[in-house]
Amino acid sequence: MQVKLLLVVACALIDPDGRVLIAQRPEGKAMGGLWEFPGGKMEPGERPEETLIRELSEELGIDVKEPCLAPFSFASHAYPDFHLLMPLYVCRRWEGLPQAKEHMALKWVWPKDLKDYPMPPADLPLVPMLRDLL
Ligand SMILES: Nc1nc2c([nH]c(=O)n2[C@H]2C[C@H](O)[C@@H](COP(=O)(O)OP(=O)(O)OP(=O)(O)O)O2)c(=O)[nH]1
Repeated sequence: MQVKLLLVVACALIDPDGRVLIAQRPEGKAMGGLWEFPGGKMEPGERPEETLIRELSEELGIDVKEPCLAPFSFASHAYPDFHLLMPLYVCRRWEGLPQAKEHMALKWVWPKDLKDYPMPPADLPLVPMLRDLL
């Protein structure tokens, strides 16, 4: 059977104090209640940066300019029904106040405290990388 590759683009927004924004997935969805980095699936014809700018606007209501998106790392994880490939960008500059438009909640978290928030398994290797960055 051929494995389905899912391309999702995500972003660690970082505030001036060095905290990271995480967002809680809605109950009822796959991995509901877990905390994730805002972002979403690439749509046909999109570049990853375009996906992210669109998703950050839809999910958080913020406006991000492409030069403010810095490639940071990626997740590669085998879920039972697809393989997730997820580039993670960092962004320290945006316009607007992030609001939970599609998530249950948002939280600004110190990198050392990210371990206290249950995240999808794909995200777990990214946590120590962010801790080292910040
Ligand atoms: N945005 C985001 N998605 C993640 C992370 N970690 C992780 O495993 N994922 C997975 C969850 C989903 O399977 C997929 C993201 O899809 P999505 O958020 O656009 O879509 P969804 O599951 O809400 O479903 P849909 O209703 O949009 O189809 O990637 C993460 O940190 N951020």
